[in-house]
Amino acid sequence: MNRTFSDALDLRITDTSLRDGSHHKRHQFTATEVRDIVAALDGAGVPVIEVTHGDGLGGSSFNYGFSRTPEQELITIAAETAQRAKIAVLMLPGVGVKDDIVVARDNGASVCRIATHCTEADVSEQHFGLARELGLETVGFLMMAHSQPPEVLAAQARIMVDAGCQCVYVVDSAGALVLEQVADRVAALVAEVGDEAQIGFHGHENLGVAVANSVAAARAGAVQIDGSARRFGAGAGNTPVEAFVGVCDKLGIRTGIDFFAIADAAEDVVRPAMPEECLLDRSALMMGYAGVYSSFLKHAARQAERYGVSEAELLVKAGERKLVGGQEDQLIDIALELRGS
Ligand SMILES: CC[C@H](O)CC(=O)C(=O)O
Ligand SMILES: [Mn+2]
Repeated sequence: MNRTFSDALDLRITDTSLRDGSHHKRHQFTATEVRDIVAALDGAGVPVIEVTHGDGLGGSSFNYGFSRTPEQELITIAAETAQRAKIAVLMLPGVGVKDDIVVARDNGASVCRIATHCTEADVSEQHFGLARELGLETVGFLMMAHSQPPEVLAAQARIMVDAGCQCVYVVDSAGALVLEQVADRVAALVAEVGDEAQIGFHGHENLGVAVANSVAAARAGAVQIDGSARRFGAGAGNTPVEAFVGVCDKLGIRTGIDFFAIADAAEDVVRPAMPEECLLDRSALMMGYAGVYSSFLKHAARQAERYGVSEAELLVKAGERKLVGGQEDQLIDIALELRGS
């Protein structure tokens, strides 16, 4: 197994509350919130903190929602605040452009995470090349990983690794995977690229099993795991970092994060920045069950209210259509269909 980045630890955890949580907060982070959250996470020993618009670099737009504070400003603040943690950014080719990566690097980001739908890894090739040229550590995100079998994901991981990706993530964007389904996917990636790259797992809580899924991923060979303090993420939120660290402590898995400090950070610093808790309510549950992109939740809530239809039904229909990121506008279509007009 390739352990280039985390020799002293069993797992390297990336906290994504300042990126995935951006969906839940409708991209309204302030500079002060980012400074305080980075300081608290860094103080607790979180090794990597992701800071970007929820939809990645360049996401601030009419389609995805405008950021309150420009993301590059937030990246700069995060990099200036962190004493030990690396600052990561996410980019979806097409939403962001290559220049955004250059600017993020200049502003202090050192990990570049490039996300594609899990059958479209080829669109990331030039971005991995650029990120490596810039001296950035690279991570690839195979999103909506529930929608494809292990062997398809493994072939896509191979494309990313050949392009310069140093760690490929199985990304359970919809929170639709359960236990062995995670392990089988991680194991397939380990078999395909494990000699050259690390494997990671990014979970969502829509079926209530994100911590268990993350343990299953680690047992299958994943060495990088994502989570968010207080689950601050899209849908029902991400794997709660504080709970996952506690579980790892009990299992003897070393994360380097202080359980008591991360519990305090989640409660005292992250929770006050959240508009409300990330709930495992009916809509989130439907997303996990139907396999809908977690970041559709807020868009679905808006369209359900606007067109007077059931949010849960809207999400189930979105699952039937197998919508992917970028197709948020189709929720309007479905809402009109449900309304019968
Ligand atoms: C829109 C990007 C997306 O939020 C990335 C991610 O975290 C996921 O697919 O779960
Ligand atoms: Mn996510």
